[in-house]
Amino acid sequence: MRAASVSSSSPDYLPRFCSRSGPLRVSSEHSCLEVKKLRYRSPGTQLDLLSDVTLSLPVKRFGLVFGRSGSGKTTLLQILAGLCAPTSGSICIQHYGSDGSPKLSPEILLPERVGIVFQFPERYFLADTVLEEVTFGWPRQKADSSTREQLASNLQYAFSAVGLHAISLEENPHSLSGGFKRRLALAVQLVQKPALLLLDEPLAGLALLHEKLVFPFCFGIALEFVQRRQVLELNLLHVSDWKARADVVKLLKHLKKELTILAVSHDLKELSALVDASWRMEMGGILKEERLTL
Ligand SMILES: Nc1ncnc2c1ncn2[C@@H]1O[C@H](COP(=O)(O)OP(=O)(O)OP(=O)(O)O)[C@@H](O)[C@H]1O
Repeated sequence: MRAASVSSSSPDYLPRFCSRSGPLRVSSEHSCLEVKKLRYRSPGTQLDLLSDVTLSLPVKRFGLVFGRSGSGKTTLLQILAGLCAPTSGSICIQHYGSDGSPKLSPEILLPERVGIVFQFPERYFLADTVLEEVTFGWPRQKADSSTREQLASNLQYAFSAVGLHAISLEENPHSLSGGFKRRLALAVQLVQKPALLLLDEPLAGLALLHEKLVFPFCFGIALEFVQRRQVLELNLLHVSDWKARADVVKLLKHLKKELTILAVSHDLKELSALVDASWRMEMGGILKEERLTL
């Protein structure tokens, strides 16, 4: 069951957040993603992969979960996305009034309102064109005109939100640069207008190049240009991927104005400027609120 035993009168529902710069300010009336006592034990085992995970993230904020490999971060995202059912616990959106008390009952967050971008999302591209990739899950039957208009408007919204409008819809997704593949993967989720966007290692696989290395790197390219022309193209692709890391961070900063985002990442330094709330996942799926100290 996705939601179990939710009590809106519980004092635990009063918001308490911290960020890099101290307590997180939220406007008097606000809503939060509330994850309460989420437990997950994979079927047929006696081992809890998530142990009473509880977190609150105000809407249109960026939350970050970090921690050691194998601690349960991806498992948490999979459960929030509805890919597997929790053993117990609840995932809701709670609205708060200006006095800070919960307004109405919490709203269960259904999986169809959650988007997830997996690690290395380009590996899961299925279509031969950008348009087919973005519309892959859409109804195949003839939709009525209002549905068609809605889908077209969602498509426009997604493409403009991720800055893909300059790309031809006929382009093969696999021929895009690393950064544009990430944009496309985000657009695939944004067309659904999710209430919550989950990102698993959003910068993974995009080449990391330190500024100090740029000069020797460019010198290397020039040298190779003299030796072998086609190697140049390969190296220029890496340069564009390096820029892509910064571009993806910039894009996420833009997206969080409109979206509630929860990311799992090891790239704490690069994402730190975006982070409003953060948690460390300890081995055994134990989540603890912790400020980033960089
Ligand atoms: N379907 C499954 N059945 C049993 N155990 C699983 C299953 N999926 C993951 N695990 C185990 O659950 C634990 C948490 O895995 P998870 O992938 O969530 O960790 P993680 O923190 O995301 O790691 P990483 O940073 O390496 O991605 C690991 O010990 C893993 O081996």
